[in-house]
Amino acid sequence: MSAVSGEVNVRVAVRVRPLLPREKLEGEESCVRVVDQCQLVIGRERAFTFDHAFGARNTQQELYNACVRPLIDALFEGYNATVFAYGQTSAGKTYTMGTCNQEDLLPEERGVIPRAVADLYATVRAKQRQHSAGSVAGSRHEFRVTVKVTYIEIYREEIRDLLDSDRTDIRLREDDQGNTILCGASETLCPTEDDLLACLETGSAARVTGATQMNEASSRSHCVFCVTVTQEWTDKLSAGAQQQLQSATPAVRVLLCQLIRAIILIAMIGTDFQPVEKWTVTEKGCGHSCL
Ligand SMILES: Nc1ncnc2c1ncn2[C@@H]1O[C@H](COP(=O)(O)OP(=O)(O)OP(=O)(O)O)[C@@H](O)[C@H]1O
Repeated sequence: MSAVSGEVNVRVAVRVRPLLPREKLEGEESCVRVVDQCQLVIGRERAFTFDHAFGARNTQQELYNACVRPLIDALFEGYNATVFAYGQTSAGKTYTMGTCNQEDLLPEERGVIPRAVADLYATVRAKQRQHSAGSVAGSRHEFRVTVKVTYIEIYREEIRDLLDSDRTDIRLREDDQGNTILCGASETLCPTEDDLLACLETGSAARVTGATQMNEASSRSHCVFCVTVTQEWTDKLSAGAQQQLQSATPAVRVLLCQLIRAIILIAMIGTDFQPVEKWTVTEKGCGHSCL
């Protein structure tokens, strides 16, 4: 997040969901209070401070605006971003991230991923308009954006491609610089917002679910929704600008035809009854590369 706030690379938000109707019927009461925008209190006096604290009344929009919206702008400046939801079963990860069935939801209930997708394509459209208006004096720049998505889940020791079930040999490897690389997963090209949302929907429907004592429709896997955005500027220079370019230094020439590649990685962690030490794939994939 350094691109956004200029302060820190990782920011942590906590969200307290409202009690569910079933919990209210069973007479449960909340023992957690959000006391201001950054702090919550458990019981009477155990206070914890976060970068953001959201209570039962805070909306999806408020959470998105505070935690995720700035990352979309940073993405177009060439930064990578990760949004990572973590919590016990029924804490509200699926709801917050927006990987549940979207048809059942009111528009204001849409989660982080559909909102991020909408903002991403709105930014692309705005940039394309700006570039087709020939905003750079003496030249016309052609601006091209490519959006691709990979959607996988990690269930027990296996990585499954949620967008192409025929792919079975998906592996996590480490390159010579220590980066974690996902090999063998499909990358789907998404020219439009609807294409990307369709991938979110089909992939989410293919996830492993089951019932836990606290959540009837519990996601039993960890999942990673990864959107890669490539921006390209191709120069269509006027004769005058071409002449200028000939005499420009190599550094300026590079600036006039640049390519920025950025990636937004939205990850979600579920919980399962497996002992933690058995989740080696998960530890490597999420613990090292996402945070
Ligand atoms: N902020 C919220 N406002 C209203 N309802 C919510 C909120 N957060 C979660 N819920 C509801 O709580 C229930 C459990 O949430 P959810 O399925 O997102 O949990 P989860 O953390 O993904 O659980 P699991 O790890 O078992 O998959 C769902 O019925 C969901 O609609």
